[in-house]
Amino acid sequence: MHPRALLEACAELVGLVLKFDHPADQVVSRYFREHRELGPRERATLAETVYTVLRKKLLFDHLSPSGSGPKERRMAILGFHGPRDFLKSALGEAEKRWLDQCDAVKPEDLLERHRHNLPEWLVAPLKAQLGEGFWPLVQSLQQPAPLDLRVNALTDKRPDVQKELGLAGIPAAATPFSPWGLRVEGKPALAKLDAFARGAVEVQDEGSQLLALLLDAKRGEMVVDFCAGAGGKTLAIGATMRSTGRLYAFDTSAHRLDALKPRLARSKLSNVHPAAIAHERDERIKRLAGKIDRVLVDAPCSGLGTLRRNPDLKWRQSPKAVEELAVKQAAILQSAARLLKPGGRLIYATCSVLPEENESIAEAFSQAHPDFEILDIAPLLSALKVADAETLCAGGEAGTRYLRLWPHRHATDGFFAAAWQRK
Ligand SMILES: C[S@@+](CC[C@H](N)C(=O)[O-])C[C@H]1O[C@@H](n2cnc3c(N)ncnc32)[C@H](O)[C@@H]1O
Repeated sequence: MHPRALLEACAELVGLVLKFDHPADQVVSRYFREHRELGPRERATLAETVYTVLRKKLLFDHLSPSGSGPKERRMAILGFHGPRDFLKSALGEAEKRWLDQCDAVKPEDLLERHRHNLPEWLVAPLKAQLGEGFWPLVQSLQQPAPLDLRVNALTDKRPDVQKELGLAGIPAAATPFSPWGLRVEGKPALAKLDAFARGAVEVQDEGSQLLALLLDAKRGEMVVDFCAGAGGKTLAIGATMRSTGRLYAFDTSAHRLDALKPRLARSKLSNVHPAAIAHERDERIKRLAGKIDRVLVDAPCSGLGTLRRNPDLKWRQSPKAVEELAVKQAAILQSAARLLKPGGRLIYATCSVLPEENESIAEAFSQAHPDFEILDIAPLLSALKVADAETLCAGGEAGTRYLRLWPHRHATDGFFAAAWQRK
């Protein structure tokens, strides 16, 4: 594709994404479906350009007014993913001069907001939690997330799959914390791999793997994945149960559960029972009350721990949306807890970095439910042979630690988890 046409396409896609009427990944996928003529390299340029614009939106909003032409073109030029000389061959003389001026701006001459590129309402809670760690977090949010795979523990061993991927020209390293994880370099086409087709691997962030591990579901148990979605964690849990017992995958979205079906077929699991529920107080939940050994509540959340993958979320979320989510999260946790039998384990998890969706929900639940004993996450993870478990945790009430994963510290998405045992 000619550089000029590619830049035009980037500008068009940037314009569509910046409407913020749909999630960026959906807008990008739709654009690709409607433009079948685009090759893999062009798609990569388009996607990375759009994501860079989303990641650095405040900076680009600040730099773009000094340029000329449509705003989406100026934003696409600033975020263009590719060699500078390739980009410049698509630009007019005035645009080239403007780009040089923008490139010459020194970070130390910029306002703080143009360096962190975060909405103000997010800055205060992040600084309060991280202190000096705020800027390393900002740095990590400007990078794409690594590609992590989870090896299916039911069918395969991690070193074997690692070797197999290496032979297929895909170098992969064992993840430091999850016993099932492989971190792959670049973005190889996985769908064509035999390991993927036969269900030996699934794409899953190492942090998500740790949440499933934390549930520690055993052979023959009755287990509920309350907010199963497309079943990322369901599949990992089913494998720890060695495909025995009963694993219910509940979700209010039948559409999301549908996406679990092909993954389930590949996984070779036969213990998973997906079921769409109307809401968290559904009849089905009432019937199972007091009968379940382990419940995972992977709650609907703001997703603000996943900004490396979904940078549009920082512009699409709002304090009001977070407030509404917190009400929902508390209601789901309370209903899900009724499922547990005495001695059973409850895990509440989010991919948010905001205390309102995390510690606040966990602490309110603990206070209202004296029959649930909060568990310290660090020894649970150590018992599961996770290395350096303390470094993955942060203090909660009375010294009890929660799981607290951060992109800049653990190279995972931002995750939270609390664990309780029903007395
Ligand atoms: C964080 S996502 C789950 C991701 C999934 N566990 C995975 O690993 O791929 C949260 C899910 O909660 C579901 N959800 C929303 N409200 C719910 C409710 N009241 N009861 C059960 N699930 C709900 C959403 O449809 C969404 O799929």
